[in-house]
Amino acid sequence: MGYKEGMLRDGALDNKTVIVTGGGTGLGKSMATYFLKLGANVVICSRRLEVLETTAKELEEQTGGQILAIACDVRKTEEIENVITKSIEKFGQVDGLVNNSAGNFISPTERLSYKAVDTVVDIVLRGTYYFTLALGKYWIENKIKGTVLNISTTYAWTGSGWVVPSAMAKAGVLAMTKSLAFEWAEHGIRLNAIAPGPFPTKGAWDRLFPEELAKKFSFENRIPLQRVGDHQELANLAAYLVSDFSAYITGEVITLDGGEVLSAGQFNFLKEVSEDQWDAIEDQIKNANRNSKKSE
Ligand SMILES: CCCCCCC/C=C/C(=O)SCCNC(=O)CCNC(=O)[C@H](O)C(C)(C)COP(=O)(O)OP(=O)(O)OC[C@H]1O[C@@H](n2cnc3c(N)ncnc32)[C@H](O)[C@@H]1OP(=O)(O)O
Ligand SMILES: NC(=O)C1=CN([C@@H]2O[C@H](COP(=O)(O)OP(=O)(O)OC[C@H]3O[C@@H](n4cnc5c(N)ncnc54)[C@H](OP(=O)(O)O)[C@@H]3O)[C@@H](O)[C@H]2O)C=CC1
Repeated sequence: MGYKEGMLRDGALDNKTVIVTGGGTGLGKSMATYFLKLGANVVICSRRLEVLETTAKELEEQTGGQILAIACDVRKTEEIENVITKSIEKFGQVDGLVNNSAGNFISPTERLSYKAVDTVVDIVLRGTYYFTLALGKYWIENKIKGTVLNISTTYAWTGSGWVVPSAMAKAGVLAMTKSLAFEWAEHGIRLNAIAPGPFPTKGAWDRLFPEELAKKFSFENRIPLQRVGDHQELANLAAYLVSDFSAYITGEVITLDGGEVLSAGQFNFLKEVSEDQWDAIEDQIKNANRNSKKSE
């Protein structure tokens, strides 16, 4: 048993229908695959219908599960409502939503046009609150105890230069997660989030880690656990959070990043100190302790 394997028992998502935005590619596709393996019906939606349909066919063959692909730009409320209507028509009801769609790219902020900032913020923040609001209304009206999982980032907490629109939007998503988790708890609706560290995907690597950077930089050296994430690790946590096994967890944000975000620790530079240097440092500190006792 290892981190590349599925964690939940067979049938853990039986009788659930989960919408995964951006489910045609990358991490969304990996989560959709695992949800199908666990018995869920899955709806994937994003802008490119051909990509979604290719993924749907592949996953149907691979898992034997039921999957529906629908074109939807998450910035457009009528397209979101169409996804919800079609999902209910096919599967009877919707139980879960994974807000996974995103737009992002690295750039010095002063190089961005207003439209560039709007584009990222609208996909990430507006798309997430539009979809959540539409499903929340449906769940409350129909007394369904739905669950939302938002895919955030670690820099939603810390902030980060060169991805400022994404950081602003993902921070807003976290504020929504916690605020609505409290407000909608009385309806049995749960909202949680995952803050992933680096998980290789074409979408992220093309826009955030292009070859020019990759030549000069290694994640293995930067991450305390010395590797990038495996998609199954994220899919395991996501499946748990949308399943009833996590029924008592709401408003939580779980970081899954091999310790990358901890690099801000003030004394972490001591990683560079050798054993000989530690011997000398220990002597110096103990000397200082003795001296301070003498002068008391
Ligand atoms: C490697 C480490 C990983 C750590 C992970 C960190 C956290 C990861 C978070 C993620 O979100 S990864 C997901 C990445 N995936 C995607 O972004 C997929 C979808 N993205 C896109 O489709 C595009 O990248 C997009 C730009 C976000 C949207 O594309 P769209 O076709 O809708 O817009 P455009 O018309 O092309 O552009 C809009 C606007 O933005 C300007 N722009 C685009 N790219 C750049 C750039 N590189 N630099 C500066 N400006 C850019 C573009 O010029 C347009 O503005 P105007 O010129 O019209 O004013
Ligand atoms: N990979 C990583 O290391 C990390 C990823 N994340 C997060 O994980 C999630 C998935 O990213 P990842 O799999 O890496 O990247 P991808 O680029 O593969 O996924 C992004 C998805 O968003 C969809 N999308 C973009 N714009 C829209 C829109 N307007 N409406 C609907 N869907 C849209 C895209 O599909 P289409 O183009 O068809 O619309 C695509 O499927 C994102 O939320 C990202 O922020 C967070 C931290 C780290």
